[in-house]
Amino acid sequence: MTTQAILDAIQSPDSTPDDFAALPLPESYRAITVHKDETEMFAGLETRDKDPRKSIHLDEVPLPELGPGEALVAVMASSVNYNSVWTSIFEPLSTFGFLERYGRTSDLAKRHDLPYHIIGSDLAGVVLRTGPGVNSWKPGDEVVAHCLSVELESSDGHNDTMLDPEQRIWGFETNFGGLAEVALVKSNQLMPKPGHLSWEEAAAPGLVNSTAYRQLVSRNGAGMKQGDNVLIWGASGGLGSYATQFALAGGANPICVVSSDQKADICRSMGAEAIIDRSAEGYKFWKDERTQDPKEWKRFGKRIREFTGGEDIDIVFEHPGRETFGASVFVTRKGGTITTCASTSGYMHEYDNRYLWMSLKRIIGSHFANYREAWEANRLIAKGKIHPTLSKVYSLEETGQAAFDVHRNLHQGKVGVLCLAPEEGLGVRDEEMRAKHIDAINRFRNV
Ligand SMILES: C/C=C/C(=O)SCCNC(=O)CCNC(=O)[C@H](O)C(C)(C)COP(=O)(O)OP(=O)(O)OC[C@H]1O[C@@H](n2cnc3c(N)ncnc32)[C@H](O)[C@@H]1OP(=O)(O)O
Ligand SMILES: NC(=O)C1=CN([C@@H]2O[C@H](COP(=O)(O)OP(=O)(O)OC[C@H]3O[C@@H](n4cnc5c(N)ncnc54)[C@H](OP(=O)(O)O)[C@@H]3O)[C@@H](O)[C@H]2O)C=CC1
Repeated sequence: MTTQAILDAIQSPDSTPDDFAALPLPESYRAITVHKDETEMFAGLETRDKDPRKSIHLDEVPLPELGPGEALVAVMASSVNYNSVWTSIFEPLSTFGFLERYGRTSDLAKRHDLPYHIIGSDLAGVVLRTGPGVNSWKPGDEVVAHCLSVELESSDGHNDTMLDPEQRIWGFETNFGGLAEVALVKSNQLMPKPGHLSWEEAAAPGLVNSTAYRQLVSRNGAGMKQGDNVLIWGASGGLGSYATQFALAGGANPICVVSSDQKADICRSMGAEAIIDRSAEGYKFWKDERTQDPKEWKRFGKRIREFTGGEDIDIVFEHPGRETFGASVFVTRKGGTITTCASTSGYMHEYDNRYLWMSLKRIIGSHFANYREAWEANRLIAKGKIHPTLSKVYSLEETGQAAFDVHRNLHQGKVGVLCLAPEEGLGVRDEEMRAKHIDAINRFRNV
């Protein structure tokens, strides 16, 4: 049995759930992996020089055993997230440590501790099989999957599933991720695929959209409200392109930071008016590796005030980290919020704490999204309130190049990967709704 028969079933309009349930499962499938015996391959190199094209492999791997509460999904398309870049350059640490630790937790979790790591934290596809105890999903269901994997055996996570002590990001801290022809997920990760989107469009928002939703909109994050001035770093990037949409849709006032004319144009086309080109304006928040330059924070803050009529920032949507954090804390208004989910440029942040405590500002750490937040974020996509920001689509074979583009900041919005889907544009079930939103859906394409 090969994955071709699965693809044929997915592409046939006559296939029924029984047909999918009767499909024999393949013994193996193609998957994007990194290898445990290569974790030292970039030792001594600068982060920038670690090349994902060298560490990312396309391998034939055996199908994992299906456990209780789980689903095997035929993956039509996936997307590249920055966590896969981190995995592929083995920074800040090798993800094999996560797999070993998970493997020690139970006999079933041992499956994840392998000498290869199948990566990827997004998917759009079709359910092939469900494990014991799964009743809400069945073979043939068209789905997307969010990347929150939790055990929920401790009460710590019962109010907010992100607080589960066994919280993991699927395809980063677990194995059998989405950059593959088949993926293994917990069934609670599954959500309905928005019918107006193609497979690759539906696979694009998941991780970043859910993260931006919690970080900016949810009460667990910044709890953005109408009229808030929201400073968005990387406003046309993966996270930023959704944060910008949430700010605009929620009646806030995004101040978008980007690094080129082209990216400024994309933000403008989303409806943003206040755009700062950090390259053109040449901000240098660090004089040297150890010393920041408060004069540059002030120059940046003055520029923001020009856009806001003199107001300062209510919420900073932070993720660049070390390079920008001092400026982010400075430009936040009295009582305002800096919400951070990452440290792309370095995780040892420095800021002047006098500006934090004297002005009663708050720093909020945010990470992915809980079950409910991920569901709500996907619902907004399904209702056409928020749109995918897919710019370019690669084949599974080209995933290394796709990850290289993201690592080197050569991309716009989100980069997609076709897994089983033989071409782009397949899987649309609601043409009428698609037609209504087609310009927004295509906004990032081929720019
Ligand atoms: C959705 C997409 C998301 C993204 O893209 S995010 C960006 C990508 N992700 C990352 O870059 C994050 C990668 N992860 C990490 O870097 C690491 O994952 C962490 C730094 C977050 C944690 O490091 P660790 O080594 O896993 O944990 P420890 O807490 O540093 O070490 C564990 C040991 O430290 C002990 N410990 C923990 N807290 C305390 C405490 N408060 N007092 C004393 N000891 C403590 C534990 O018990 C344990 O000990 P024992 O090793 O002996 O078992
Ligand atoms: N904790 C969580 O749940 C999540 C964390 N992340 C993390 O967030 C980070 C960003 O992810 P994502 O948005 O998908 O990545 P992208 O690369 O798609 O976008 C990030 C954007 O940030 C801007 N940027 C990069 N470096 C700097 C810098 N030094 N100073 C200012 N701006 C910078 C760039 O935009 P420009 O050049 O136009 O300014 C870039 O396009 C990653 O580290 C990722 O691992 C992502 C998702 C979830």
